[in-house]
Amino acid sequence: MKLQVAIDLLTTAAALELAGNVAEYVDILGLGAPLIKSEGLPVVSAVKKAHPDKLVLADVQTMDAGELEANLAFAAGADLVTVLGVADDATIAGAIKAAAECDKGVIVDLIGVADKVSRARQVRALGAKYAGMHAGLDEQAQPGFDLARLLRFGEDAGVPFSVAGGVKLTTITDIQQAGADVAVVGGSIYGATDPAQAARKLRGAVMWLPVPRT
Ligand SMILES: O=C(CO)[C@H](O)[C@H](O)COP(=O)(O)O
Repeated sequence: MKLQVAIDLLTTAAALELAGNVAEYVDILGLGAPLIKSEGLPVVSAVKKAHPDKLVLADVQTMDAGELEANLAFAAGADLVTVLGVADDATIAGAIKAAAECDKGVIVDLIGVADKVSRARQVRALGAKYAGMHAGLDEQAQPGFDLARLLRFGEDAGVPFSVAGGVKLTTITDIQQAGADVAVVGGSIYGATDPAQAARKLRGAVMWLPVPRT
């Protein structure tokens, strides 16, 4: 399972500092929608330039004009982009076409999708690299939020999937055992007193877990 840090900070300087501190422990540097809205796509170029050996994900959460937006992010240096699962199939297919032309990838983020299992299968058939089982910050804050439910959707879908939504050291075992391909961790790393140590512990937990169920 790959480990992705979600850099939901607001300045390029802060993003570069965090990436510099945690890159050795993660596989994917994810640049959050708030960061890209604040700094624009040059933040993608800056992080990729500083970490050419890492996968850089532009979490642009595209909702329309999939091919155009994906091409913009790829041209800036992104290896992966996100498109929303609630978008039209044509939007998702457009982003996937752009990715295929430059050997990059699209994650379809299923935030806000009611039937995540069916949609995950549909977007995989369209060519998505992963289906993103994602509970957003607002959903996490609601009473009764249940990460286990999100994991069951991933297991039931039977397609490659990532998991995002308040992932932390105490839940990363469950995520790996559910068979996720990527665990996305935001606040538990960037909000930690020592982000490098938090990332190192998460990396250690992932390394030492048993192989996921088949
Ligand atoms: O996409 C996001 C919010 O929409 C976050 O990046 C994602 O939820 C991971 O962050 P956290 O671990 O803090 O939930």
